[in-house]
Amino acid sequence: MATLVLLRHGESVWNAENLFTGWVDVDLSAKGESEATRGGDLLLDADITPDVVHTSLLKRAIRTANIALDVADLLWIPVRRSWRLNERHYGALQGKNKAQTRDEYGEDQFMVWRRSYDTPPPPIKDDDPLSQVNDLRYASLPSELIPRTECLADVVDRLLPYWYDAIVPDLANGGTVMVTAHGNSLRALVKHLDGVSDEDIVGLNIPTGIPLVYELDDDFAPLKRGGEYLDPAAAKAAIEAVKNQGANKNKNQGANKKK
Ligand SMILES: O=C(O)[C@@H](CO)OP(=O)(O)O
Repeated sequence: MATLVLLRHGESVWNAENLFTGWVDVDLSAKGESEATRGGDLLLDADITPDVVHTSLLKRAIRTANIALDVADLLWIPVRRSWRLNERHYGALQGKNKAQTRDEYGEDQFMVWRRSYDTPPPPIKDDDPLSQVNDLRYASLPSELIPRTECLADVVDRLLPYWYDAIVPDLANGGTVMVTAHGNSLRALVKHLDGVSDEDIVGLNIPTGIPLVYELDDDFAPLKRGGEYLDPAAAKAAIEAVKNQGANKNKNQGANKKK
């Protein structure tokens, strides 16, 4: 048996401003730092001690892992990072305000881009300042592997090789593995773990900064479908807030805001 801890990064500056983020490397907000600290406290309270941590290549996930592990005095554990844990690439929507996008294109199109399983947003152009094609951290990747946009099905496809090749071997050692990543890369992982259908994954949201713990059997399948949030009440409220993004704040901010 092994334990898998999934932790979505704390609130980012662009989460707070209600902007589509994707592969843009924005930092945590002050609230996001507090959420990461609370995530560490929750791990301590539950007596969960990760043996290894996996993160994406984006600083909001890296800093969340560091803050949470620091609280638990576990900054020293081995760490592995991969672009395969990155947030879903949001294509040409990166940097756009969610509420404005919904107003401009309508609720149906907005939700198709945001949550449909297999329809990606329009691709970002390579010369767009918010494109990642010239980002140093992806320099060793063949250009065709760097996304210009992704739907959740694309994220499942690029995440699963990392699950099988990097995370499962750590779980097979019988330890506790923490994966600190993003709303949509964790939705992709949960879809795989819980066998969520393409239809039902549309309604699944992951809150920031609250550890979600899965006990896994010898085949790395969950003993309990859906796992357990370490603070279920806070998770429930935060899941509703993620669901409602686009419907509320910052309607007057400029769309296509640059970093
Ligand atoms: O903007 C993003 O990259 C993601 C996560 O913050 O947003 P959403 O929840 O709308 O997919």
